[in-house]
Amino acid sequence: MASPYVTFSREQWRGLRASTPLTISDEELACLQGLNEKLSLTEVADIYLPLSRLLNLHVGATQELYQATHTFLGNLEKKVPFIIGIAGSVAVGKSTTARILQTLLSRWPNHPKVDLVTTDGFLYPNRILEERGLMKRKGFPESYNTRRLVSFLSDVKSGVSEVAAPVYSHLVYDIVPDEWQIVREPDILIVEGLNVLQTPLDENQRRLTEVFVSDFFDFSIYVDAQEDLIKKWYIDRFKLLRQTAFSDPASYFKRYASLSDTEATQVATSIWNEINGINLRKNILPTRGRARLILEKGEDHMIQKVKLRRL
Ligand SMILES: Nc1ncnc2c1ncn2[C@@H]1O[C@H](COP(=O)(O)OP(=O)(O)OP(=O)(O)O)[C@@H](O)[C@H]1O
Ligand SMILES: CC(C)(CO)[C@@H](O)C(=O)NCCC(=O)O
Repeated sequence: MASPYVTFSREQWRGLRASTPLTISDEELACLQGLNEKLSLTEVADIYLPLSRLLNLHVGATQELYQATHTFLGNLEKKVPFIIGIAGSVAVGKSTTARILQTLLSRWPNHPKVDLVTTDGFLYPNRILEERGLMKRKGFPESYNTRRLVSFLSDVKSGVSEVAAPVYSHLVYDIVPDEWQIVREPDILIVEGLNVLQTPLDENQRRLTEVFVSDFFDFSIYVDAQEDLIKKWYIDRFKLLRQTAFSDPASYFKRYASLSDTEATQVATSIWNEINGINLRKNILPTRGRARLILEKGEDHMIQKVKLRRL
């Protein structure tokens, strides 16, 4: 079967930046680094600037299509947000990619308001996960309230002026009761999470929802890397969290703060092997081919290849 994707090497993709009218100063690039101290500025310039241009073209075309439809219908329907989904494994860098794109996309005059929601907020609270024996399955399809996520997206896409998303705290390792993120008519909404391209089935093997999360996407991105690299990033991040989040007295994982390097590597390796690695192979990687664009990372999170689906 012929591949539906056009593949760009890093060099070819970087070349496409030439068509990006958006320029960015050194200070602004430095500001972006605040999103993630390890983010290289070359990476922003070579990979994410051309990507923001591609997305800008897509948003512009969609906005024009809306205009044409309005003219045809002779009414003034509300403009609805352009929705971008970002999928990929735990620890592959979805949140970082989402935040870079949020910042870059908000610089374009025709879509200044860019909101970002993560699907973590749609995990069931620990109370329900415990009841269902799913505490070691966080991130698996059954750990999410997918119907609620679909209804959230449906409201956003219907132009509802204020839509509330629940909030998850990585520190407390649970949904925060009575806290909401309110999405108020953004030009673009980025939805980031490992489950955004999934098409889950119920216990009778029927589709769980009439429409899938991805049916609301105008564009989708899968952040990809070899599993051994992702596993290494997961372990590195876990070790780093000992000095930061795990040391917070409010942390669910405060018992991990005092682990030695060897112990931390062992704990992170077993969480990877028993939860996140299995989820990647079984539930996340199989959705890669549904993405419009695939970012393929190598060592140090550097993008090696970009694959863009022809349609
Ligand atoms: N572009 C990048 N350059 C350098 N380091 C990065 C980049 N993206 C992510 N990282 C690093 O990789 C690790 C995982 O990144 P991030 O938290 O963004 O992943 P994620 O896919 O959102 O993970 P999760 O689903 O577990 O929240 C972090 O330690 C982060 O600092
Ligand atoms: C919240 C998720 C599922 C996704 O972001 C993930 O970060 C997680 O908590 N996974 C469970 C196993 C672990 O602690 O890595």
